[in-house]
Amino acid sequence: MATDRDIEDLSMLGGYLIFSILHRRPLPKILTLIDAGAPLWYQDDEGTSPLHAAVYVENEELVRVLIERGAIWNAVDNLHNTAADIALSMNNENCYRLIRDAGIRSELLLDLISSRPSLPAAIVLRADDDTATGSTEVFLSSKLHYTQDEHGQEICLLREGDKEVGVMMGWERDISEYCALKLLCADHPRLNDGLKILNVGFGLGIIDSFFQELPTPPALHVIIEAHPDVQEHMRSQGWYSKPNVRILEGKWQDYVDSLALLGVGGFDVIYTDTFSEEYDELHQFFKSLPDLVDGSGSRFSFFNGLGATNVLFYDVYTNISEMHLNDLGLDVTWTQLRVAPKATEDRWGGSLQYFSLPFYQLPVGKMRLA
Ligand SMILES: C[S@@+](CC[C@H](N)C(=O)[O-])C[C@H]1O[C@@H](n2cnc3c(N)ncnc32)[C@H](O)[C@@H]1O
Repeated sequence: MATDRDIEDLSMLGGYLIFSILHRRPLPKILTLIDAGAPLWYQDDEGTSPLHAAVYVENEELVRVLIERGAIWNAVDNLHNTAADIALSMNNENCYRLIRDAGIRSELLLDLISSRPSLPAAIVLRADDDTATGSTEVFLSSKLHYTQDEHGQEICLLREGDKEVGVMMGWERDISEYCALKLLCADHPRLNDGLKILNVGFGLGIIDSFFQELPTPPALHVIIEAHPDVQEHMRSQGWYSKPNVRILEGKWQDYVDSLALLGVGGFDVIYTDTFSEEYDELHQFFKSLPDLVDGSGSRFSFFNGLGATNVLFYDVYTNISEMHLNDLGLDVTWTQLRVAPKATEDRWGGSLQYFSLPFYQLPVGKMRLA
């Protein structure tokens, strides 16, 4: 067990490493310090890590070496900036890419490890989150309420402690409209026959309403919704009696391998936007796509909101999801939409801000021709 003295020594070495990097000491000297045990995970009083320091002095070679030696790609300083954020602010694309790619590798590795039940759980460095925003079970037993934002748009909120968290907010309407009407359906080869559509997560029913407004209404419109309060809302809005709409109550995990879904044949369009699920779950959903689609021509999209409070994290998830979809036989195109609020707009109304980037990367995956 480390003694106070050990920790003092490590802190001193870590501090000296950061000092040496910021003072542009030659690489062999820096390497000697690392070999002597100077910790790459050390962060000084301002939260600066050796990786942040290497970016500050724009030493691309050192950034590469630190990453190879195990520097932490996603450590944030006291202002919540990762080393990659610093690189972006300095317009240093090479340093940014080195760190972003380290993030992608590390997340892919974690994903691989967590998919191998034979490996000890302790290896998986994911914290358990037992709040309603991090655990589906807690979310599903939490009370939701539907209300209106300052523009009179319907929103769905969840109370968590003394905070309000938006489950679905009105600002996503434009994204949903563009995604559903323009990218997923407008030029779909089977549009005039009536599409077979699967949507996971009803929320406010924004995207489902756009699907219902197609010039030829869907031949089949399946909605999987897990939360009882949302199901109640859907009932009060008449969704259970709409023609060709089939509502599956429960989690998508309960249905992906079931006859209720696989028995209706392949879908032309699939969309998913859930809540309180991490990338692991989204990846699991991706894996079920080949069984759910109607072969080539089918289209898939998802609400791309993971990591959306930080450019680096958003970039990492966007890249990983593209790689995983490619592996499953889908080609992905990305449409960048500007989503920054107007200066006078209060988009969140005091609720927790879960998307703070000015751009949204909208994915559309198309099954590759066999
Ligand atoms: C962000 S909202 C979806 C908003 C929707 N796209 C719209 O246009 O209004 C997320 C929805 O997914 C539901 N949900 C969360 N986890 C789920 C799961 N595992 N299976 C099915 N639905 C889930 C939530 O209850 C919520 O209604």
